[in-house]
Amino acid sequence: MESFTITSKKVLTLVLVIDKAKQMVLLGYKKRGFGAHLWNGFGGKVEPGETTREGALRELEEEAGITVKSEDFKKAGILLFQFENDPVALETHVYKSYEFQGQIRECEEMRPQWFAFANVPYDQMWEDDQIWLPMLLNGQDPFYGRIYLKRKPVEDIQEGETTAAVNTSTSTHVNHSTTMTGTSFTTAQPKSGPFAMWDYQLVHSLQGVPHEIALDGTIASFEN
Ligand SMILES: Nc1[nH]c(=O)nc2c1ncn2[C@H]1C[C@H](O)[C@@H](COP(=O)(O)OP(=O)(O)OP(=O)(O)O)O1
Repeated sequence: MESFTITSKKVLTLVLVIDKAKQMVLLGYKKRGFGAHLWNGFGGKVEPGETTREGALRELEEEAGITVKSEDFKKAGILLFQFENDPVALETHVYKSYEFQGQIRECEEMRPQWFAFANVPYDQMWEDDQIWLPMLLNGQDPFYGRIYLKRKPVEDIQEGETTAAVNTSTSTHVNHSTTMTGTSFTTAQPKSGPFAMWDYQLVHSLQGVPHEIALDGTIASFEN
């Protein structure tokens, strides 16, 4: 049986920069690391002593070369990513901005590119993005989403930039005592992502901005 019980969380950030006049969003093609070969917003782990806002601004600068003024930087919500049989959830704080300063540039980790709202490459993004990104682009934030993901069996993974397909005995996201036992898995990162969305709960247009999520998955506090 799959389990989605969590005992701890890692705090991450995700930033979407939007050109409202042109109806375009800036995404980055992730060249390595978690979610490699997928288009996504910019972000990563929050460092000790940093607020999520500071961490998000730092990652945006590191990964896309641009800065955003504090007053333009808005919290759009929180997404709690939970992985099957993995007790560590990813509490991802999502930010958006309609303004930015500086020159967009590629770095070792990310290749930035603008996409028209109508041409967002959802088939080359995390599967959950098609649920919540349209809401962010349509201004239906703040939101809170709980996303449940399962590792895909190899046969369900599309042809893509699969490199090093290996058995998951090294993966932290697979427990071989699951119903998937006996199937071969991969840690490679195909175009559509190595995880399938199993279920989700999402509330949008919230009155307040979520600040922290409790281990039972409820919103622990809202921002002042
Ligand atoms: N299901 C999901 N949907 C999504 O849209 N973004 C996700 C996601 N799961 C994780 N992310 C984002 C959150 C965060 O911005 C990023 C992963 O964080 P990191 O960039 O820190 O990972 P890395 O393994 O590359 O670590 P670093 O060594 O810190 O670069 O992926």
